[in-house]
Amino acid sequence: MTSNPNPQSVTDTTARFAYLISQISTSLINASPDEAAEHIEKALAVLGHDDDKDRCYVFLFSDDYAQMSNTHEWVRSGITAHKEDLQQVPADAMPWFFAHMQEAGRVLVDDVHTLPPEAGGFQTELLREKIQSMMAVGMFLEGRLIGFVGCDLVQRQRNWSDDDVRRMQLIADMIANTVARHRAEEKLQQVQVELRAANERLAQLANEDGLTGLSNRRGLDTAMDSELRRMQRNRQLLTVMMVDIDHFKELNDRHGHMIGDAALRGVAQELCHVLQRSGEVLGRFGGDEFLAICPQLTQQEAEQRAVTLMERVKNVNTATPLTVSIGIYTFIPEPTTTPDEVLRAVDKAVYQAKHDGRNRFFALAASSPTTKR
Ligand SMILES: Nc1nc2c(ncn2[C@@H]2O[C@H](COP(=O)(O)OP(=O)(O)OP(=O)(O)O)[C@@H](O)[C@H]2O)c(=O)[nH]1
Repeated sequence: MTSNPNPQSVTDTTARFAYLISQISTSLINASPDEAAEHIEKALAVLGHDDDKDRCYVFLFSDDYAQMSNTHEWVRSGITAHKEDLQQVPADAMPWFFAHMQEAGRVLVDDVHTLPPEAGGFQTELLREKIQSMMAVGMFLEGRLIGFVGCDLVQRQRNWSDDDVRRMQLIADMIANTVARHRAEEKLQQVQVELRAANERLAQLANEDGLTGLSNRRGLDTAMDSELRRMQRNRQLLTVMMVDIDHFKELNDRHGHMIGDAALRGVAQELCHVLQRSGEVLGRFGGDEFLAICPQLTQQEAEQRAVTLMERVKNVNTATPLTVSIGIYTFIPEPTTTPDEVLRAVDKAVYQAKHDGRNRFFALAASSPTTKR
């Protein structure tokens, strides 16, 4: 304990400390998470300048107390900094210090040479840093020790008083509150990022067909609306193709729904190979029907793609060889063209391909003669 100061110096010390605390708390309260490190180090500097400490620091323990790291440090000019070499310090290196912090929530060293023999590793570290006296007080978060704030005296020795400890504890509490606030804010930000990703995924799932991973009817409707408007504005060609598996009911009835599902997935995969170029939207329209919305694709190009698709579908690995019938409708949308009209036209083209014997395409153009194969 230090000797009792005279009344005048008590007033001076109290006033000085009150000023110090107000400086530190203002700085910490105003700190945003990005500025936290800077403000905690500023607080340590204020603490260090008060009655000439040589080094002030914050350490945080790992959750299992197996190690600790120096996260913030202030050093007086001419004093060696040690933050870099005090990262992930294992508890095994100084068990006495770790045990004392956990049990008493503080470690006070008036004179490094009077430490007990059990404090061997800790004493070696203090001597390495040329420390004569040091004090560390715990930072607690919801009653749990998360780290400590401490200070070293290198150039002189000091017997710490109860007042010294109380003051340091006040500052440790303020820094712990700042750490807690920033951890909560970081967690909140992380939750927000995860929520955003989950919402995006949900929106994606709402437009996705669960079996094939292609767009579902809802996704197709949205794409049809926007492509109709876009192509109408640009006065450009839009081709819509409907692909329908032939005799799919028979495949289901004879070989079961699992084989039917595998066939749907296989056809979807081939459709992706042949039809899904940049800007094209491909989806499962329903049952065994698929729809492709292809901006700026000419009828001739669409017919070539239909031929390729029919060839590839034959190789889809199912119990019986698959074939498809394809309807093609190519047109430049008018301001009055509706999605229903387009779907009716392409449906008519598929119907014609089925009627003509299946395993073929039928192309319908708004302003040119129809072709078939
Ligand atoms: N395995 C499976 N079958 C489905 C699914 N959705 C619809 N179906 C079946 O698809 C079949 C479609 O049959 P139809 O519309 O008669 O067509 P089809 O037998 O291919 O006849 P055509 O088109 O005239 O050649 C029905 O038996 C439906 O039960 C699905 O998700 N999985």
